[in-house]
Amino acid sequence: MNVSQALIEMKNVFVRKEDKNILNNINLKIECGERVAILGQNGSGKSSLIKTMTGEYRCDSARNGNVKIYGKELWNIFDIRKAFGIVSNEIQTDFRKDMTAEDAVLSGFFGSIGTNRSQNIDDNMRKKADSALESVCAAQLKGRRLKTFSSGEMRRIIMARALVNDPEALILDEPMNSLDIGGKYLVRRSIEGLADTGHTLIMVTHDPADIGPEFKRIIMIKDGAMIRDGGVNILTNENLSELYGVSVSVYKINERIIAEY
Ligand SMILES: Nc1ncnc2c1ncn2[C@@H]1O[C@H](COP(=O)(O)OP(=O)(O)OP(=O)(O)O)[C@@H](O)[C@H]1O
Repeated sequence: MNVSQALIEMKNVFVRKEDKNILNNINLKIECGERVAILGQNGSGKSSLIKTMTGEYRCDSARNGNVKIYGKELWNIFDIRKAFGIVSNEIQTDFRKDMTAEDAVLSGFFGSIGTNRSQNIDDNMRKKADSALESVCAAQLKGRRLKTFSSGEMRRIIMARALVNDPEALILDEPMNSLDIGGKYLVRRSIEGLADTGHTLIMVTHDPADIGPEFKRIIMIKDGAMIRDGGVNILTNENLSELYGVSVSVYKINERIIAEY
């Protein structure tokens, strides 16, 4: 891998599903170490953008589009695991509730949902799983079964699972979704901690309040297209009204932007 290249570069990316363009001419470069929030309303194409970055969705080659990771257009599953750790609700809901947090985290080494006997789990992997759990303040949850967890605890287990391969970037798809205030607080602290340790962060959200001060770049996406790309200063009444299609007013509390209609 050539780490002097951008982590991800997308050029002329169109993605079609069921005769509909769900991504429209995405041109985007994300460098290692950036913290980027991708903001848009429900159905705007945020998750599709992530799935295209990580190879789950392919761009329309007829449009000469391409997605490069570290400057390479062709990559395999191991390149992807080294580049990205993914935290999403889709992954979270796939887990069997009777497995332990440790097994859920260890399964990140294999890209599987839980572990099985044919997988060789060594002491080094267990140590890495322990430190991943520590980095999201969840070391004490290691031996507990998933069915005993709140949504916020479960979200942090999935974050630890995403960290075990030491990925360059953590991709967080709606990490605050369905969490109560306490759960949001702990997930936010974990995200801040990951930013402090230098991880590249790419977070998808529909709510500007989720965007902490560690996110220096914001990309607004609407109808599958990027409509703005800039610093926190782009979170204005005008831009957010255009993004959500209703009149929006923004105000600030503790460095967070709250948007209300
Ligand atoms: N595999 C697919 N097949 C058909 N349509 C799809 C597929 N994936 C996404 N879409 C459509 O693309 C559009 C964007 O979906 P996407 O999930 O990317 O939006 P989103 O911004 O992440 O939404 P949300 O905030 O609700 O999760 C939606 O209209 C969705 O139905």
